[in-house]
Amino acid sequence: MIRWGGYVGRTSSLEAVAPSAAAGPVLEAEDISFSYNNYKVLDHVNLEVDENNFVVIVGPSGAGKSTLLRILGGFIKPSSGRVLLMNEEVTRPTPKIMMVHQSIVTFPWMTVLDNVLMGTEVRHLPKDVARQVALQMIEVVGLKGFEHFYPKELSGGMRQRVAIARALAADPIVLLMDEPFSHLDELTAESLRREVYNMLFNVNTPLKGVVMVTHNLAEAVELADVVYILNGRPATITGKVKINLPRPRNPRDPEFMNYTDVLYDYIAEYRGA
Ligand SMILES: Nc1ncnc2c1ncn2[C@@H]1O[C@H](COP(=O)(O)OP(=O)(O)OP(=O)(O)O)[C@@H](O)[C@H]1O
Repeated sequence: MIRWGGYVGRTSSLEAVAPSAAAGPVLEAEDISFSYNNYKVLDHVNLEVDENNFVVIVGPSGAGKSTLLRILGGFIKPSSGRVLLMNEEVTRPTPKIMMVHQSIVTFPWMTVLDNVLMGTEVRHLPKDVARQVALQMIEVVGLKGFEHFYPKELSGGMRQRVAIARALAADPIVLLMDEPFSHLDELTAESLRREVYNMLFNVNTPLKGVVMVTHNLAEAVELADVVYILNGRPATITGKVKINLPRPRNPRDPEFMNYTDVLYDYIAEYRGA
């Protein structure tokens, strides 16, 4: 069955969808261990992404965050343990789990519209429907009016929006983001961060969960419903922190700063050991 009617034609407002933990995890990592040859990077990692949750993984450089993200996406196989998407084991890459990388990947010879249309290809939609989906995702990421621009005519932040729109156009259940703001200047990153939650979780997108990797603790507190701390050598989950702050969040709010301190302590705990 072609799945497109689910969001084409719904309201175009960017009304956020409320997090819900009622339906059980959308994505689960069950006791994941992983070694590169004989070098053990991950040791018995468990995490869950509940429905409509934005999950962030933080940890020191080299802890294995990107490795874990690639395992969650089915891009590399764990040495032991498994990944479940809606209770089904993920054994290979699937369009139901899309990835947005830190290096901004757009095709320079294609317009914004053609870049985003690439995302619909896995769905084998009729041409006019694919175009409708692509135009809607372009609107969701705030690029309406730029459909016929080429990447070189856009700022870094706008190009990252194109990459997000292309990922969403594939109709994924889960979006994985590996440091998506790290190659942007701070002002651009700040404005994209401010918008990205409502961009991803709104009635026009099919998403049920997001997992983002970052080493920026303020970014984690700004965006996450739940933060997992990945730490140690080999690394495992050493903490899970629910961020109970209303959105939009203000980094100058004392409660916000308390959360960044809590995350910092989790990371420093290992350094001091
Ligand atoms: N293809 C590979 N082959 C061998 N070792 C690797 C490979 N990729 C990563 N590693 C090693 O695995 C460990 C975890 O790397 P990974 O990139 O997952 O960490 P990270 O937490 O994402 O780091 P950073 O925050 O610096 O991006 C590192 O020690 C790294 O050198």
